[in-house]
Amino acid sequence: MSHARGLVQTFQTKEGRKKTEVRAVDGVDLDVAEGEVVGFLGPNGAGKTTTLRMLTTLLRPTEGTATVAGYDVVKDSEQVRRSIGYVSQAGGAFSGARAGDEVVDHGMLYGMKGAEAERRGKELFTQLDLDGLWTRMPKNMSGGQRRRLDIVMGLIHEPSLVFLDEPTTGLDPQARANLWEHIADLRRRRGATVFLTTHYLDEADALSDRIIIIDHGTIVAADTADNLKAQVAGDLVDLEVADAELVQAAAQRLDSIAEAPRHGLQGVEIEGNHVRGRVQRAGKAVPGLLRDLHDADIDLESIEVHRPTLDDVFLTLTGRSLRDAADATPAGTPGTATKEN
Ligand SMILES: Nc1ncnc2c1ncn2[C@@H]1O[C@H](COP(=O)(O)OP(=O)(O)OP(=O)(O)O)[C@@H](O)[C@H]1O
Repeated sequence: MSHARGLVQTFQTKEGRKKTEVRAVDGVDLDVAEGEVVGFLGPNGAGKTTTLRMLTTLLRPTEGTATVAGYDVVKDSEQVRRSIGYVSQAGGAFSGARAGDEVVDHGMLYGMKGAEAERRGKELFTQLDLDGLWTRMPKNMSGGQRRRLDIVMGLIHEPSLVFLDEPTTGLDPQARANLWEHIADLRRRRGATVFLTTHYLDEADALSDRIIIIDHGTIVAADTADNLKAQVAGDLVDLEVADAELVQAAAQRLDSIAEAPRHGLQGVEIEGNHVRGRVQRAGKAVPGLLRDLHDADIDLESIEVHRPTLDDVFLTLTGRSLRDAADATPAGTPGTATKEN
C-alpha cells in the first residue's frame, strides 16, 4: 500500500560562517502493507520525523520516490493528503475554540459536511475516551486528553492510513498505556494501517506487527519483533553453578553451544558462580545443555533464560545501546525510555 525507494533528505545548516550539509535521511527503502501496524524505531535524531514528513508530503524528498496509499508523494500530493491522517509530534495548535468545534472545522477542511463531521467526531470522542469533553477548550484538558484529541483530528476524515509521530512522548505512564490501547484498537476496529514513530522500545514492541529500525538516516533492520530478536541477539542463558570449582567446566559446556562473540555479544562471561552466554533459541538448546551438565556431574543452583530485548537487537546491529542513544531525550518526556518489557 505504501512504498519508499532510496529516500534522501539533506538540510543545509550554518555553523558560524561554515555551511554544512546534514543527510538526515540517507537512502531509505520501506514497505507498509495494508492493515499493518508498523513501529518506526530509532534514537533521537535518527531521521524518523524527517522520513515521516516526506511520506506525508510535508517535505519534498531530495532524492528517491515514495507512493503512499497508492499515490506518488510528489506528483499526487493532494490525493496522498486526503487519504492519510497525520498526528505530528508537537500536536495540533488549537485556536482557543471548544474541542468539538475544532474537530468539526477540521473535518470540513477535508470537505466533510458539518453534520457528518459532528457525528463522526462524537463517535471518535467516545472511542478515544473523551466523552463529556466536546465543549471543553483543549487548553483545559490534560496532556493525555489533548493527545487523544490530536488523534481525533487525524482520524476525522476516515483515513485508512494513519501516521503518528511519537504519539506518547510527554505522557505519564498511565496515559501512555491508555493511548496504546486506543492505537491497537484503531486497527482492530477500523482495520486502519498505522505507521508510528517512537524511541520507546516497549512501545514499539507492544504495538507493532513489524518494526523498522533507523539509525543515522539508514534502515538497519525491518522485521517482526520476534524475528529481530531471534535473528540477531539470541537468548541469554544464566547458569548458577553449585560448586565454585566447576564454574569453568560449566562455562566450557555453555561456550560449545553459545553464539560466537561479535558486535554486541560478549561470548560466555563468568561472574562468581554465574556463567552467562547467548544461544540461538534457548528452548531448543537448553535441554541438551542440561543433559550435558548432568552427565559431567555439574550441579546447578538455578538456570534463567532471558529473551532478548529490542535494545539487544539495536546493540548488536549498531554497537550502541538504544537506551544510551536515547539519553538525549528532551526534558519533560517520561523516564520510561529505559523501561523494558
Ligand atoms: N530543518 C532542519 N534543518 C537542519 N537539520 C535538520 C532539520 N530537521 C532535522 N534535521 C536534522 O536531521 C536529523 C534527523 O532529524 P529527525 O527529526 O528526523 O530525527 P528523529 O529520529 O525524528 O529524532 P527525534 O526522535 O528526536 O524526533 C537530525 O540530525 C536533525 O538535527
